[in-house]
Amino acid sequence: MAHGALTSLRSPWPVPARPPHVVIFPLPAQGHVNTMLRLAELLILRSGRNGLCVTFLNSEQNHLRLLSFTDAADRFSEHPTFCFKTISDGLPPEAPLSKDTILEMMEYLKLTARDVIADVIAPPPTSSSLPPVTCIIVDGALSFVIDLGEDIGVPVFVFRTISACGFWAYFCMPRLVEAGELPIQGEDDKDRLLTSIPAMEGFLRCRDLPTFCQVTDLSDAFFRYIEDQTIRTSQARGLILNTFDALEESMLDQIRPHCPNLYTVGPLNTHLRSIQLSTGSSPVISSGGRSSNSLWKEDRSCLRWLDMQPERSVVYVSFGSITVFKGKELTEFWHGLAASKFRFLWVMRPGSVPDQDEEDDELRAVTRERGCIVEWAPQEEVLAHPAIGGFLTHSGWNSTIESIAAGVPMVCWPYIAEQPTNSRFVSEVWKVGMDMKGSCDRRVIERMVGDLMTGRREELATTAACMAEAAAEAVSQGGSSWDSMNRLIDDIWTMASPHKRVDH
Ligand SMILES: O=c1ccn([C@@H]2O[C@H](COP(=O)(O)OP(=O)(O)O[C@H]3O[C@H](CO)[C@@H](O)[C@H](O)[C@H]3O)[C@@H](O)[C@H]2O)c(=O)[nH]1
Repeated sequence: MAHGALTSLRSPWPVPARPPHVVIFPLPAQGHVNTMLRLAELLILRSGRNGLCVTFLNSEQNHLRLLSFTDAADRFSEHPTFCFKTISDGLPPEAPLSKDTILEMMEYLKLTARDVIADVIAPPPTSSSLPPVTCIIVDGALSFVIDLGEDIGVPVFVFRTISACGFWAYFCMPRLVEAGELPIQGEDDKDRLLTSIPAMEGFLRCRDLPTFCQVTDLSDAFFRYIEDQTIRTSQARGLILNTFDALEESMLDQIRPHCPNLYTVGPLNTHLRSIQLSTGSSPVISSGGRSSNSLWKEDRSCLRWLDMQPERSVVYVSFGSITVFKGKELTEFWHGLAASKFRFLWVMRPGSVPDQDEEDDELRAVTRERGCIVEWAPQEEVLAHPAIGGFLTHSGWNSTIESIAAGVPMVCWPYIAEQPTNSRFVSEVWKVGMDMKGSCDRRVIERMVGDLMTGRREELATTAACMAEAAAEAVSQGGSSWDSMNRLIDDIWTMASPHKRVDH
């Protein structure tokens, strides 16, 4: 590690007799593991050299994939105060994640979490270099850990990997039920405007709610699970969000009375990168590369392909780690992109696409001419590439905030979870893109991609550039996310050595 560089990082926290030890417990899924690893690394780097320790709970399967496909092993070995601990996620090897398997995994973790936590907080053997556990930062999808923390006297912070608008929509589920706005009455009811989610009145329709809320039956297992886990957040020591104040101020104002200890530390990717650059924290970063927490092998050949394309000429197409195309959806996207006449870089994750059909030959010819298809891309680097002009996305929160941070406008085709809420905010509130919602029709795709790349190009690009600037400001020294991270580290430090609180 470049210690010389590290000493230049401001680290106002004193070296306590027993430095803080934070256990980080993500839901074992790509969009959760990568962002919570970023948080872990940021906590260590932002704390400077004063020894904050992190134990990261990683599922056995994800751990193998992370070590096989990324620089994580080298990168984290640079941090002597970081360690991985592997746990079981209860799923068969290689089981694809879907609504059903995620629920199964969450229920399994609910049953086993007590033993996992007991094991990790057990007093370390004298030979261990790790101090006792100070607090747990748990994924908001596993908020039941708050109760375990209370039982054993360890404070628990909740980290939600979703947007503040998505969180607030989930948080208002009981209000929606009480007001009779849920359940919805079927497909015909989806354009109804909702009135009982404060700060979203007037533009949020039933179809913009998280998919788990768009139920016709309130006894739906996922609906019940999410409602329960979200409400518990208020009992946590604090709520950490991967967003920034300037982006979601009105939502944060709504959340704060329910979760007063609110830490907005995003965009985590840019926040981490700026610290990595200033500390020269790993050989990959020092040589100009980017760190990766991918659970699939990144195909870097697409960067060479992008190098050969004109500036802002390529649509980046990626639907995240869970989306699976149904019926003719893939063909519609392909036809829409082909008809748009724009160049495209498309991530087709293994397992996300149906069997090839008879139209493939024609579409593959178009792809050879002006497309590039990979199974998994180095997304952060792709979004930062000058050849990218727009992003056709499923509106997963990581993709959305990464795109905002990179100043890339979007066309959104939300698929699951809080993605419909994110996409509504992209189009109606932040005005950095368009929302396809539900429709998967080649003509709509052709038209929206055309608007993205030409028709509305300048208007969207100007707004997106302003957003990216605000994001960069938030994570720079003295910015809102920078200060929030200071406050979080300070609060953790105080827990570890309550009599040594420092003002800075
Ligand atoms: O080729 C690719 C495609 C994706 N990514 C990365 O994978 C992550 C994907 O995360 P996200 O965009 O959030 O999509 P999902 O993994 O599908 O997201 C799940 O988790 C998110 C965070 O909780 C939720 O917002 C989504 O609704 C939920 O589906 C991002 O960091 C991307 O940069 C790559 O590195 N390469």
